[in-house]
Amino acid sequence: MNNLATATSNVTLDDHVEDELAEFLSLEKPTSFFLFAGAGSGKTRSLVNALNYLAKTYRDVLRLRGRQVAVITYTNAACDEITRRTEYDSLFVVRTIHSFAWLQIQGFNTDIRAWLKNNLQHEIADLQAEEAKGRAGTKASAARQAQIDSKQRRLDRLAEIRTFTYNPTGDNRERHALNHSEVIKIFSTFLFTKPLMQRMFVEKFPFLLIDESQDTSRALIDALFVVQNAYADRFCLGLIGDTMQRIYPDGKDRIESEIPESWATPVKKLNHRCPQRIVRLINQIRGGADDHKQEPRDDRPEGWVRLFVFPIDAADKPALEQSVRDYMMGLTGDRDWSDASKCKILTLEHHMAARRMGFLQMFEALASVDDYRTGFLDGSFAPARFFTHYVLPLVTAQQKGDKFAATKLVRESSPLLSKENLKANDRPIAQLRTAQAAVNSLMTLWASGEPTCAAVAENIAQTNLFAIPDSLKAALAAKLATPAEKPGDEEADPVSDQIAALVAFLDCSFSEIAPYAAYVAHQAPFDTHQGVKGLEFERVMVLMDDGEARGFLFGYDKLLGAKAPTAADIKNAQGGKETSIDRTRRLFYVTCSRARSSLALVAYSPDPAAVRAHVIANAWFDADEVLSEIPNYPDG
Ligand SMILES: Nc1ncnc2c1ncn2[C@@H]1O[C@H](COP(=O)(O)OP(=O)(O)OP(=O)(O)O)[C@@H](O)[C@H]1O
Repeated sequence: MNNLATATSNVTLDDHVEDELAEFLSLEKPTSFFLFAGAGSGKTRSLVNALNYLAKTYRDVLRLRGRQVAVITYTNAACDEITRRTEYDSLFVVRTIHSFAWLQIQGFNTDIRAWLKNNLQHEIADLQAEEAKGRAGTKASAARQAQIDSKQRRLDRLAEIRTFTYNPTGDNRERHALNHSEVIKIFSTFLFTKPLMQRMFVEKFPFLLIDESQDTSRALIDALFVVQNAYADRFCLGLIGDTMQRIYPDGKDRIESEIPESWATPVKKLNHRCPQRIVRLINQIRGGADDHKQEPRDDRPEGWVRLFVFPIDAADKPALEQSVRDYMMGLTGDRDWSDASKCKILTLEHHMAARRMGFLQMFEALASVDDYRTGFLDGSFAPARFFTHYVLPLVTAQQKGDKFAATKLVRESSPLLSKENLKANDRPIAQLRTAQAAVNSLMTLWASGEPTCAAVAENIAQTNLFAIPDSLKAALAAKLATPAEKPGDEEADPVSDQIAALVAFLDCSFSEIAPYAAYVAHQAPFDTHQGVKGLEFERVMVLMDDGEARGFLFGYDKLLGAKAPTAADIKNAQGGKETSIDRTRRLFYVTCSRARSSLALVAYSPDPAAVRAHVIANAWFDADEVLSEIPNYPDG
């Protein structure tokens, strides 16, 4: 009986892929590849197996020539996991993209200086050209002048900088530091344009494996394609990914279709994580986008999915969601469903979290700008970090009377107490007093209620308590500038979308900073797809509320059939461009595929009946899996 079960089991379905990878990972005859691997297909295991294979086969030859195997992962957590599972083997360099890029360019100070000089000159020239075209005396002009000034200052000091620095997990606000996007741009440009750099790179790393390649910076992937093409016989580039799980705008759109013909494209078909029912659901979801279908492991249980569709204006949504969890407990017999802290509650987008937690205005200001969105949502956006990492901890310490914490923060972060400043001043005590006066001045803003972010930034700009990021300075300049006197000038020369977003951010109350900080630190009761990338949970609840999202970037009402696609959606789809339905489908796929046992989806819709009809007609759900009210479950 056992033998029969083993003989018919599909659990070894993908084992051949590991053998194929071993063939591609050849030092003598490398074959670059794109490993297509959907949700829960065991990418980490394949990656670790590939690394172990390389160590076993080539350790000595690689060592002899000081060569290593490189791996780029998306998160620090993934890096740690792979490093641990390969037992901290120094043959492997496992890094996130920023850390890896820096490792390659660090020390090339002359080249970095030349790149920065050229880049700053271009940026200044562009701003000057805009200024010449624009109108003098406008807010836009004030913002441009501020940007030109800070870029010019950086340009003037460039020659003095001997050694550039960078910290992949820090703020990089020192004069000699590069910022996050510069590091990726510099590395990509060097790889693209410097044959010597290409040669050195390939010599050092004959094998480079990239996990989550669908979300890896487009510029870097393009540069690596060039390197691979030039050194196809000496360099093996292995991309691992799933196009359906691309969730960041920086990733390469349709990476799968750009894979060169000479590459191998192995596919993993098995889903090790999800139960049968959930695999069928995610297959249906992705069916609208491509033809990849997964198979569930036949030793996995059936599992549960339920879709609850409630009216958009339902009263007391949190209570309704608790009754959904209670219902799921009755349905599945899993008592942990009734305890919210033991369920993974996900939202498809951040709008809902922002509204429920209290940072909606800040969210609407910043998340609407493409260039800002990723950084804003992962907490790395400099203007937001200025408030969350410097101002907020100081204000909180002051309000709690925690002098020690407040002093430590100012000592470590204030330019007023920087080494340079203290050295240049023969009376350090006076400098300390100046810093204390700056803190006192800041705190007076709370005397009459919560100040705006603008009031806080303006106060700090005057006292120099903390360094203000350049972009925020430019926005502050625009905000404080008196509007142009000549009628029509402001309309004819409006501020850029970026500056407008930052000005709207400055208009927010400072009280929005604390909930935002908690959210990006994952201290919220719910998480989003970004926060759960690569993770898995027993019971998953997905909340969808277009009313709260205001249809801004996503549209599950469209995905779920309650609303027709807009004319813009149809035009984009016809032009081969991404639509909000495509984006939503991917987020839906990522969130649903996190579940190991059971999945409850809760959608608030203007037309619950249409959603119900649509999802049943499209065979996403059976009729008895879609509920519009919560029945009394026998054991509920
Ligand atoms: N060959 C295997 N046999 C048994 N379990 C496996 C196998 N490969 C992976 N798993 C398990 O399946 C689950 C999913 O694996 P993993 O997290 O590596 O998937 P993934 O491909 O990274 O998924 P995703 O892209 O959805 O994050 C994990 O619990 C892992 O331990």
